[in-house]
Amino acid sequence: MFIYAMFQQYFPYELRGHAHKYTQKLVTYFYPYIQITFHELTGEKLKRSDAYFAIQNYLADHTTATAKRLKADVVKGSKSLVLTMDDHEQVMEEFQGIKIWWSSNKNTPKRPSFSFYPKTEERRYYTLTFHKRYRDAITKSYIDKVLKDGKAIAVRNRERKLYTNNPSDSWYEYQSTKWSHVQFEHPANFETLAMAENEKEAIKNDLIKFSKGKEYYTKIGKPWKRGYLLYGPPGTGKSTMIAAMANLLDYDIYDLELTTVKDNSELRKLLIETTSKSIIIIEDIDCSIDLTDDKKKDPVEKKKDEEEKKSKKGSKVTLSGLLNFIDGIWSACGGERIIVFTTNFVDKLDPALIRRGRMDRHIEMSYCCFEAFKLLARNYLDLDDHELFGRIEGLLGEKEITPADVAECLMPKSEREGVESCLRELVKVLEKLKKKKKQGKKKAEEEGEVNGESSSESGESSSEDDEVAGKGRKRNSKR
Ligand SMILES: Nc1ncnc2c1ncn2[C@@H]1O[C@H](COP(=O)(O)OP(=O)(O)OP(=O)(O)O)[C@@H](O)[C@H]1O
Ligand SMILES: [Mg+2]
Repeated sequence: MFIYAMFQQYFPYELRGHAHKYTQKLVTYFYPYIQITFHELTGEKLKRSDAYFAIQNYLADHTTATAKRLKADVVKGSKSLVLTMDDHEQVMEEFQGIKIWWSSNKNTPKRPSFSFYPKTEERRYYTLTFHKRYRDAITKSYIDKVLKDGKAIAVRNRERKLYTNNPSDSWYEYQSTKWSHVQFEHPANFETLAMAENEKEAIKNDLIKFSKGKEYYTKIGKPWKRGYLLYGPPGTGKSTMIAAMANLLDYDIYDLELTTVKDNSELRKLLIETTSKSIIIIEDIDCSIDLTDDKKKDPVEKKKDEEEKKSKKGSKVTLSGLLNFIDGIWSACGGERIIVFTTNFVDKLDPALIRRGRMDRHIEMSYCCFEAFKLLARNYLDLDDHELFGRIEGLLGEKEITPADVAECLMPKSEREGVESCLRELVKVLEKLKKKKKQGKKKAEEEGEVNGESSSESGESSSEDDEVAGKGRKRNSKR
């Protein structure tokens, strides 16, 4: 190593080219060490190497304690400042008792060349040096470990993103313009999500099992992905649950707006551009596009639909296209992906779309039970018990109110508003709902007597109910 360094330092540059070939042979003959270099830019198009990036993260994590000269950098996509070894710095580490040296180097071309991007002229690379006796251990295990750990560190440090798809008119062939993103910073988590505790635990365990299940999925020969269907009335926490899932697993979110996707092939292109460790969501799937199976439609209706689609510029994504998106051969690329559909009307969905295996888990997000109320009270008011709790428990059993509406009551409207007045507000709303329900029932019974049927069993709330439980308006508009 010493001879090589001497050669680099003292031999005249002009003669180095000729002499290099022979001295290299000589040096390697006596030199008992092996060197492997990992360049930052590789290939003809000089793409940034994944291996270099992984090594950079690995070294930033493992060697900053020993390196004497460090470089602080804001790495694109990373949420914090990254400290790495400075140029021409060397560190040593041990792997299974083997000494390994890592050095960080850069080449700057001597002859000036014209370029619009002067920075790209600097070529950085890491050199890994070890004794040739350990060739197998290093090439077969150590490098794998470094790359794997480096990638895991990158995932841990990365800034999480919330993506949404762009209309295809703005896609460019040579750029990733299919999705645009912002930083994902939703505060939702499972601790603050109000729902039955055992159900919540089951979902959490399911998600964690999935995220650790790489070997299992390989063993059973299934692509590493899982589908969740979240259904329930508006304001029951479906979107909040998705954010909590992403925060629990540290995944990115791809919010797919189906109405802007022109056809099945565009859908496939979008899918290919998603990365692993992500949740792909399609909200309100029943309203997004017409997803009824074409084969089931009668010919007249089918023709009418086709003409409508031709005349409008709307989405031509079909049910079979979407099924392909979820579990076609392309869906396996990337792996470690969760697909979530949300809907307010689960009955409107084609059974093929939500059968087990596609949507592996169906989760009903329901009205607020007493257990969920207690969690909201703890979150919003720091309250574990109160004399009004008994009354609220009774009223919650009788009337359906969404967690969103309960949460709204529990949020103090002014600084002077205390715990008691928030709870009283909730009691008032619940009692009002109870009264309206009674009136609605009576009215329905009277109408039923006239029409010979009863509509009170439909479970729909009256329009006045909706006014109290403010989300009702949205429920109607979503149909
Ligand atoms: N289960 C819940 N736990 C805690 N907060 C909730 C819950 N459900 C609703 N909320 C509160 O209500 C607001 C609205 O909820 P969210 O948007 O998740 O409902 P949704 O089911 O997605 O409704 P929609 O069907 O209209 O999309 C949230 O911001 C959250 O503060
Ligand atoms: Mg929602």
